[in-house]
Amino acid sequence: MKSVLFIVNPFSGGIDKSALLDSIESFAQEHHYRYSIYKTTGSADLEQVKELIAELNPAVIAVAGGDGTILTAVNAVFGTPTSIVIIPVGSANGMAKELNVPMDINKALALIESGKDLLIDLLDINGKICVHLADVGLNAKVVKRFEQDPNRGLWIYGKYVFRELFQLRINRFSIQLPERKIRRFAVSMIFANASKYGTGAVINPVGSLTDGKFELCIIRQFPFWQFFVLAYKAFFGKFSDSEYVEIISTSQVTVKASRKTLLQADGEIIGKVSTIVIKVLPQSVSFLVSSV
Ligand SMILES: Nc1ncnc2c1ncn2[C@@H]1O[C@H](COP(=O)(O)OP(=O)(O)OP(=O)(O)O)[C@@H](O)[C@H]1O
Repeated sequence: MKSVLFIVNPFSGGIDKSALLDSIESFAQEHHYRYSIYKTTGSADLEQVKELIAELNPAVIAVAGGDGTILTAVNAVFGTPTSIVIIPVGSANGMAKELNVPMDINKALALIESGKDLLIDLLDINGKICVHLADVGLNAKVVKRFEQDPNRGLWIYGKYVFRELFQLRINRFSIQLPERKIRRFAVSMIFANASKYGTGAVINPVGSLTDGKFELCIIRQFPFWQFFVLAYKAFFGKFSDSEYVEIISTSQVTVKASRKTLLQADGEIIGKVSTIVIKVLPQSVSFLVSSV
């Protein structure tokens, strides 16, 4: 009998999860799974999930939430053969979009049965795991405000992007790559394992979760109106054409900021840092997806 652990974040996406919980129960019973449903609380979730994994030894963990909840699941299964299925009920659903997971809950649930294994890379950022995207500057500040807001959803996120645009600050970064050292002034730097934010903005057109590399996307100071040009380019896969954007592929980097800067990874605030050490962890966790 297949064991499945369901992790449901009641808070993610600002959506009521009663219907989802009913669908999960029916699906699990229909397929005769040995299963458990864990509802996150926002505190000590990782420890609780690890305990449940030890008890249930699941073949699959199905994560109903956004990127923050996926990050908890990835931390819990790292180093084990357990696969992850995403049920996209977050606000932005960045990873779900990156992996082309169906937005329909029943179709996403069906991946537990029919999904194909895709082994993806992870990033180690200052000793913490990042699955999707991390950054400093503009978006990290937006993420902090979003975290503090009791409401969820893309509109709330957009509201804070607009506010932060008026408060862009330039930082000086010293960037040690394996072959060379460079210096850059930037208002934002993205450490991208993946290619796009959950909004659909493709900030790393060359991004791949399986290439053993990640990209540094460096965004120089830009005039306010250029934000709309950058957004347009991002939505049409032309972000790297902008004169304000530089993209560098690497498997490791050490970035030193002249002023402490807020760092976020997968929508969770890590804190204010002046040094960021990143290396890729190739083929580290398996997701069940529609096609590979
Ligand atoms: N029961 C809960 N009440 C309040 N917060 C919670 C609860 N469970 C988890 N959380 C918090 O939810 C956050 C993760 O949310 P998640 O990223 O999954 O959804 P989201 O932010 O709505 O979507 P996305 O990441 O796609 O934008 C974590 O910071 C976690 O602490």
